[in-house]
Amino acid sequence: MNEHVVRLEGAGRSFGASTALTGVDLTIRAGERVAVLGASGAGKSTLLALLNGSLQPSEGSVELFGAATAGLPARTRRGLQRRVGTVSQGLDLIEQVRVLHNVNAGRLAEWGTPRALASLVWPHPDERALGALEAVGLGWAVHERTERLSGGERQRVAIARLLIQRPDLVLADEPVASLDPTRAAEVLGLLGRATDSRGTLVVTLHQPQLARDHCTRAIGLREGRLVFDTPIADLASHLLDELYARA
Ligand SMILES: Nc1ncnc2c1ncn2[C@@H]1O[C@H](COP(=O)(O)OP(=O)(O)OP(=O)(O)O)[C@@H](O)[C@H]1O
Repeated sequence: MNEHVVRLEGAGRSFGASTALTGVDLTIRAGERVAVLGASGAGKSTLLALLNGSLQPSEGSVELFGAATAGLPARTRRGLQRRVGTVSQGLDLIEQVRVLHNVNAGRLAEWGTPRALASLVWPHPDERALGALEAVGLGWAVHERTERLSGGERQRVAIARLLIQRPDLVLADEPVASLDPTRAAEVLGLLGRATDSRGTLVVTLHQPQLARDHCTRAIGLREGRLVFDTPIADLASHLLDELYARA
């Protein structure tokens, strides 16, 4: 349980003259479920992009599974990224294809190109794909076109894609922003299942209560800086008041 999944030292990222994140020191160990809290524009998505290696830090260092993400050969970096499953705000689903194809996209790294292409021509839902869809309550939708599903159902397709990938680290950027409270709790429960006991979850949230119900630790970002890092039991309301207070 003590393996460092993520380690940031003085990490930050600027875009031109604008600083999205700066001076972040953060270590996340296997099995932790970390809620990232902060007002809009605080740097939450930028932090997740540094964590999955899709953005490089412009200051400090970011290590994933013990290897710095900067300066790695592309192949090694892809190898690390295979261990990371991301649900982005836009979900990154291909709308025009069947649900099955979007779920199987979670296996592309495992399959390689020839098998992935074959599966596009001869879609065959095997037990793993069906199991992942049934786990999110969408067994019936395996052959539906993705664009015909509701927003909440599409969100669950993205989670089935994670379940099939079996990543060691799940990063979810506001996965429940557009959902009602019951669905939100359900989706966070599913994300918990995508990260089994050896897995690790980092999730950005706007509702602190969901963090209390589903996470083991909370970090707060304000104007690009880490302003608290606390076990979930110690997430006091004054920390939240300061986090969301207007400057
Ligand atoms: N690619 C980019 N180019 C320029 N500025 C960017 C870029 N990405 C983020 N920023 C800026 O960095 C800051 C932090 O953005 P970020 O998206 O990380 O915030 P956030 O906390 O995720 O916000 P939200 O809750 O609204 O999604 C913002 O001021 C944003 O405008």
